[in-house]
Amino acid sequence: MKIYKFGGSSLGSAARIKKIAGIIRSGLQPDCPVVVVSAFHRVTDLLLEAANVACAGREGYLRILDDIGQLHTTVLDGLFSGSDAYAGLSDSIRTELAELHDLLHGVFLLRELSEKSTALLLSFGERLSARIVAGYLNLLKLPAVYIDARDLIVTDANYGSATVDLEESFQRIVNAQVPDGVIPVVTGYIAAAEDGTTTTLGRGGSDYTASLFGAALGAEEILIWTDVDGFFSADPKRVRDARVLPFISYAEAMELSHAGAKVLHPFTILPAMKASIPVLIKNSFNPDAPGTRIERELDPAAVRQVHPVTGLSSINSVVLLNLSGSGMVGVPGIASRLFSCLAKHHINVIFISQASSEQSISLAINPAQAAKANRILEDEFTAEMQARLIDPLVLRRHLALVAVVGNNMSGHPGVSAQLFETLGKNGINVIAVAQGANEMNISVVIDNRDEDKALNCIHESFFLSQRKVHVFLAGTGTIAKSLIRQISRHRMNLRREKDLDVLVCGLANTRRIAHADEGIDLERWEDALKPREPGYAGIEGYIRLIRERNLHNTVFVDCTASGNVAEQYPELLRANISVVTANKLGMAGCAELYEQIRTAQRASNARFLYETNVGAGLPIINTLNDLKNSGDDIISIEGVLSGTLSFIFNELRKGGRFSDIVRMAKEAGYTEPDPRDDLSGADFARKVLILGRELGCPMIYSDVECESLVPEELRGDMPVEEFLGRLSSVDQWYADEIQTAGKAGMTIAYAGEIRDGKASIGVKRVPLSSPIAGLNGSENMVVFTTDRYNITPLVVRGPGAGGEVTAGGVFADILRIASYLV
Ligand SMILES: NC(=O)C1=CN([C@@H]2O[C@H](COP(=O)(O)OP(=O)(O)OC[C@H]3O[C@@H](n4cnc5c(N)ncnc54)[C@H](O)[C@@H]3O)[C@@H](O)[C@H]2O)C=CC1
Ligand SMILES: N[C@@H](CC=O)C(=O)O
Repeated sequence: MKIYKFGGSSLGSAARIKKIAGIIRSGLQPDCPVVVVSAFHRVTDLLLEAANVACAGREGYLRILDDIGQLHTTVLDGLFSGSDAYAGLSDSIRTELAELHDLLHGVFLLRELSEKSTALLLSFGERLSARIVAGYLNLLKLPAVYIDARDLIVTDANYGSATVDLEESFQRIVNAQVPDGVIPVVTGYIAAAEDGTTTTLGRGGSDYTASLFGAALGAEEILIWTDVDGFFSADPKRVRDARVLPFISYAEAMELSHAGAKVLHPFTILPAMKASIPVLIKNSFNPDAPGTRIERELDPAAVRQVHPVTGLSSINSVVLLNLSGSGMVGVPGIASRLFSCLAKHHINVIFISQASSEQSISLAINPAQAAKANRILEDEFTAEMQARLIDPLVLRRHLALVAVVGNNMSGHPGVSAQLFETLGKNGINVIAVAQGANEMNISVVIDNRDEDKALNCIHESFFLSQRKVHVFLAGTGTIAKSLIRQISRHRMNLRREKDLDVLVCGLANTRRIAHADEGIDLERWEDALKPREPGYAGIEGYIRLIRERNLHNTVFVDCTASGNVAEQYPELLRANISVVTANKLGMAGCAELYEQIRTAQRASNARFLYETNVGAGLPIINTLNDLKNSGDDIISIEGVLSGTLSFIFNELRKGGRFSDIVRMAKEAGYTEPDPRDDLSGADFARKVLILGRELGCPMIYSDVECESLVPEELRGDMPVEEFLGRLSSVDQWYADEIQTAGKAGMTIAYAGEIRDGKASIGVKRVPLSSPIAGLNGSENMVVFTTDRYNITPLVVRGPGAGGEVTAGGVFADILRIASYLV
């Protein structure tokens, strides 16, 4: 015989009840199942609301009562209209509703609502649903009988979440007289105390009812029919990639359901486990799905359990209560008094943590019981508090508890290390920790604003789902466009080959903004950009949005040329948000900003990468750091570090006109947004400054001796177009210079050097045979002369500007951060 339990989600409309009747019909052989039902969808909440409204002396409870009546009448009409059974059933429903009305009226008059009367009021949900389901099965000629569980399940008088007298209840269940071939339809959730008054088994307690009936009757299986395909590796409403677990052990199910997995009432497993009855979680909307099987011993081959963690669950709201004081150290009995006092007042302790210093004990409890707990514990420890042996209690609210659960965690080193590393890298502060000696549950208490973030990063970290990085991009210009194209093209490969999903979740330019937690459609990203909403103006507004989204593995990518954006790096890093930047105004910013970035970087768990600041996609900063970190001495750095200027001089040598070539460089995406930043030498100087700072020289921008190519007469304020138009005035000068130098076997180039802590850049005459004279297009060249690379210096050469190569460098930095984060 099997037990079928149907939750409220599987009931609540005529169509749904017809569907479950089909499931019951197909389960009739070899024996009739015992059917346990919850109240219809939403009804328990409505009953509770009606009770509270009545207790507050508001007549609104009558409207809620009408809604409850209407909901059941609609179902009744949908199932029975036109049938002989209609009148009888409708009478019994009316009688129940009339009793409910009287009780609520009593609460309204008395303005008093005890746990005892609440339990009685809530019992109507199951009483109504079980009558309707039993009646409908009879209508289908599937003989069924309504069973009020209050006659069979005996509990103590803790009305809101009663403790079951197992022995007495089992005996009554076994002795209940139900003729063969008749389906008992049992009210879930409700029971009765010894004196016959109504109690409840706690929210979701119908699962427990099913398990009690299963254990008492020695059922073959207990099937919990719900609206999801099974037990998920995490709450699918919080973790998009959570997946159904085909098998889990009783112990895992208990750990997960106690820590908040709402698919199963926490007490359900124990009776089933003691009687070795498998529990199946099935979807009544998708009965063919295999669901989750919960059993004692799992076949390792079937489970394919290669990862230590099976699943995660969380409790969204807990209060952490901290009892501490020097007078607790080495004093036996403090813990005993603490827990006895809470138990005496029916306060359930969800989580306990005490360090070996014995100075403090932390407990997590339900927020609804926090005030009471505070009061009774202050009474209990008054003497010690007055003697200052114990400090005043500290209550921390707005916290969540996250539990990481798995049979295979036991004896598997590194699980907790991985857990804490993952949380740390995502900037999630762990407030308290507990792990039992069975090693199959590590619970952490964190700020509840971080709950979703924690669940998602832990889920990915333990390979329960594909790893993700969430990119928020600032700037939608040349580099950003190439980057978006590259991510869009390469995303599938990364998912397939690296098990990594790069999601662009935010885009912003000076005027518009777009965001989507699940990733913006990169084929149509321009359509997604919308004017900024109030409160999200400027880069500050964009960062507020990023912080509000609070996604795990977030990377901020700066593809602007804005100093204002660069000024945000310290704040981003302090918020543990990693930064990738092509914008040089941070690392080449004023000494104060540079220091702030470095300080924030040192204190942060997030990463800060800026390889494209020098030489675009060329590995210049990484190479320099590798040399330095491995103990080489850098004697000098020389070369051409402006793609634009390199292009201009390479084209001049071929005979082009200076002003035309500058335009070509701009059109090719080599120049800065304003080409005067290149021609003035400013962009080159910033790169030299960045390299100087990497070498450890405390340089500022004005320390770089810099020769400008912007003609004197064009140095005033003017639009870019006007500037480019007037640039032809110097064309002849450059043509003459090239020619004169050429006569001496030389040419001109714009190059720079750092040596002995001094940096300079400018136009230089170089032999035609020199490597600099042999550069092509926008090529950069950096020559590192070091202790190790002395006779033959180390040369990095290649295109040093342009959308594609720069975006490629930015993309590579994002992937470097991804491999650190996930
Ligand atoms: N072009 C190249 O070859 C290389 C460029 N870079 C750097 O990449 C950065 C971007 O260059 P491009 O794409 O060529 O510039 P761009 O002018 O094409 O794009 C800049 C974008 O930034 C946006 N923006 C400016 N201020 C902003 C703010 N406060 N908030 C949000 N968005 C803002 C603009 O609306 C625009 O969409 C620059 O810092 C540049 O120095 C670095 C290496 C090579
Ligand atoms: N405008 C820059 C682009 C790279 O930083 C250059 O020309 O090198």
